[in-house]
Amino acid sequence: MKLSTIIGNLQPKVITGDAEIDITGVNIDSRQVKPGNLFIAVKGTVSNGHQYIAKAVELGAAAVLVCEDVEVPQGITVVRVDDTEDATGKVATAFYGNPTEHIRLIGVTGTNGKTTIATVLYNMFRAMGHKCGLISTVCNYIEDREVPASHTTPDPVTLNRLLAEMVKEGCEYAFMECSSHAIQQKRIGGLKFVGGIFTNLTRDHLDYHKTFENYRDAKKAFFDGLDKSAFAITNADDKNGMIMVQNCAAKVLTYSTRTAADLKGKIVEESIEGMLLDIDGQEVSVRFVGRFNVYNLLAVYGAAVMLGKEKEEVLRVLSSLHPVNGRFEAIRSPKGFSAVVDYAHTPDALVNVLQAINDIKKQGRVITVCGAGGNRDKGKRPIMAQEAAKNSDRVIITSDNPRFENPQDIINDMLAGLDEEMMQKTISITDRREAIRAAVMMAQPGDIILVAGKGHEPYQEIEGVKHHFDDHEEIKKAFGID
Ligand SMILES: CC(=O)N[C@H]1[C@@H](OP(=O)(O)OP(=O)(O)OC[C@H]2O[C@@H](n3ccc(=O)[nH]c3=O)[C@H](O)[C@@H]2O)O[C@H](CO)[C@@H](O)[C@@H]1O[C@H](C)C(=O)N[C@@H](C)C(=O)N[C@H](CCC(=O)O)C(=O)O
Ligand SMILES: Nc1ncnc2c1ncn2[C@@H]1O[C@H](COP(=O)(O)OP(=O)(O)OP(=O)(O)O)[C@@H](O)[C@H]1O
Repeated sequence: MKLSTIIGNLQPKVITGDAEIDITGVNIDSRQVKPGNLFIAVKGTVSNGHQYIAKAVELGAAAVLVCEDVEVPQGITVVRVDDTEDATGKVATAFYGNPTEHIRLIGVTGTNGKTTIATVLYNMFRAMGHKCGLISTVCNYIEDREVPASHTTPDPVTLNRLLAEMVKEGCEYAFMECSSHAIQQKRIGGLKFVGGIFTNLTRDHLDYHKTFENYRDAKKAFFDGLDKSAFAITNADDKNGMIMVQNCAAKVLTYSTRTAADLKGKIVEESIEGMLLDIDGQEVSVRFVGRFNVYNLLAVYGAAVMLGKEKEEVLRVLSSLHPVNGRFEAIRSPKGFSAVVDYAHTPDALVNVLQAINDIKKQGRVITVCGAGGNRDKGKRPIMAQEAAKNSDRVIITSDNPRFENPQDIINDMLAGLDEEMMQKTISITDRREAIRAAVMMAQPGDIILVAGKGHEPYQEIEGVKHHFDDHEEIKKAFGID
């Protein structure tokens, strides 16, 4: 494709050199550059892409896109814009043939529930006979082809390439998670969304955003970017739900379990196997558990209806769907107790999942195994331990991706949040395998063990290496049902 076509929608820009050269690909990482590529120099949080231009040219870059005064070897076309971070999405989408002109893209944002909602929508629309794509933390899918995910929301080049592949495969819909990092870093720039969904907003990622207001504003920017042909579905029960859609051009639909809203839902009955729900005045039984999933399913229902589906069909398909990998997955022990694997790794998610467990528990105790990630928001550590202790009968604090931190230091940060009474029901076991085994040894018929934090992740990340570790496997081994 001609460079002039790829940069056609960038304004203002200054071009030095030949803009009619053919470009073989666009790249933001010098290490990945191939001959004939356009290398985009982005100022990052760790380093500055402008310092890698020589490397990119050495590997064959034919042109560079910059936003700073830099030395560029002779014969290389230079395009200068005000902000390369902003330009990357526009360039990537132009290079990949504007994929969102050909596929209906729906974005989901919020602290918790993004993976669940995006995945359930993907499963639902496939069950309705549509070809679909999914971009999510767990994995990306083009129909049923897996494309491993390194990010919740990939960088603009990877993202547009994925969407273009979906278009090529004939996908009609793409459901994607939009993380606050991605919105802030304009990874979704240049994409056209037909709809957006807001789940909820609680403390998270303050290591990156610094303040809760910055975090909220990043999420809101997604809704500010929707146009009037799109829909915006928001959670009226969340403090920030209506703020998200303030001044939003899109058609707004609200959902709630307790206040006036366009879509209402409530639990009629629930067990560890599922719930009977009242959604929009109609009863439907689902295999999902927990009050938080009522919100997720209301958002899914609202989106499907906004996308033109009949309400009856949506509810029928909803009742046939299975929970998402690592999200409230129950495993039964032959000895009469159960374990739940859940990805809850924020204080709020932990409270929600523990409330759901306490709601369905008929007798017995709740035993929680949880930790907190290394090199991430330290402020949430004591709060997570407190919430675990407040909502459980026994707690085992353990490791959860210590990364480059000493696991015992993280555990100590968590234990520091506990008062004497909470300490009495809490022990710490650094080795996660041993922690799970200890919980199973403690369990008696009727008890529910929550193993929180890792969900679908099949690894423990220690000093930059991901070692295989799967909570499901460890629970089954300890249950003797391996
Ligand atoms: C903090 C953060 O979000 N960082 C992201 C950011 O990297 P950065 O700004 O640090 O980049 P950098 O290392 O300073 O490099 C600057 C530029 O130079 C380029 N470079 C760098 C080195 C080199 O040799 N050559 C080269 O060209 C880089 O490609 C980049 O364009 O831009 C990169 C390209 O898009 C991302 O890969 C990277 O994600 C890092 C790896 C990351 O871990 N991000 C996490 C926190 C994240 O984004 N998480 C959210 C989900 C959060 C959640 O909900 O749990 C996500 O969407 O995944
Ligand atoms: N609507 C919700 N409200 C609160 N908690 C939720 C909600 N949905 C899911 N959770 C909890 O949060 C955990 C993560 O859910 P999910 O993966 O769907 O969220 P996410 O937004 O994709 O998270 P992440 O960005 O960290 O991957 C679940 O395991 C569950 O404990």
